[in-house]
Amino acid sequence: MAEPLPPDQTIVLVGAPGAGKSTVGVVLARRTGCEFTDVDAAIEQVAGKPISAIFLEDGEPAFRELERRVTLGALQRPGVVSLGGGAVMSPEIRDALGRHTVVWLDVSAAQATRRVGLGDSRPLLAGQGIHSTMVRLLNERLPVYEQVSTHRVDTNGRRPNQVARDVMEMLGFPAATGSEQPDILGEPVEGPPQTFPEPGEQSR
Ligand SMILES: Nc1ncnc2c1ncn2[C@@H]1O[C@H](COP(=O)(O)OP(=O)(O)O)[C@@H](O)[C@H]1O
Ligand SMILES: O=C(O)C1=C[C@@H](OP(=O)(O)O)[C@@H](O)[C@H](O)C1
Ligand SMILES: [Mg+2]
Repeated sequence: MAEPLPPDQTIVLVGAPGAGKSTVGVVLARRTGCEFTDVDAAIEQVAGKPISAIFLEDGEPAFRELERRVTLGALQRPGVVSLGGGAVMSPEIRDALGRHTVVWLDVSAAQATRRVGLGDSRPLLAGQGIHSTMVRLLNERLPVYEQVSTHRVDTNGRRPNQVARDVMEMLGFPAATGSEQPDILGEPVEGPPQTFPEPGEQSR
């Protein structure tokens, strides 16, 4: 494990669905030895049902209100906090982010679309045209991710462990020594940083 996170620090991960916020957040928390909060998981706990059911049964406005409350609560605790992709559209959440280290995990629409695939766990992307929905979401949100973040890490073609390493390096944590845990997606992580080919990628 690298240097522990200072006890009062909160590192917040923002970015599009499929950027890897939930996946990388787990690795970062493990490596910095701090608490991890995935706000989507916390929302599901509070609601007692999956996010897809909240959207379906209660509607998006009810989800956003719950998201606002749970996110503002999570931002008061130290550790690594992974937000939902749309949380930054709330002015109150943007305001709260102003007090923290906010890392934007950047991803192209093409790669995000491939990563989230056809699963039904992201209701905003369900139905037809996942890629065009992703392009629209990114068009709306990229300026906001840029505005709220203190740091940006390009995740395109990078494995989650590499992204976590990039984040830690950027935040000034000492480089990890010794052998690392296996890659969270099951890939070996030894050796120099490499790019992870995600074929067909041309542009955002
Ligand atoms: N850097 C990456 N490279 C390839 N696949 C990734 C990467 N980061 C995450 N994934 C995969 O993409 C999907 C979405 O990741 P997730 O962490 O849930 O993203 P987010 O929380 O930002 O929506 C998961 O299946 C995850 O395993
Ligand atoms: O982009 C969005 O508006 C959403 C992203 C999801 O989180 P991830 O970004 O972790 O997929 C989840 O909060 C919800 O489905 C809405
Ligand atoms: Mg997530």
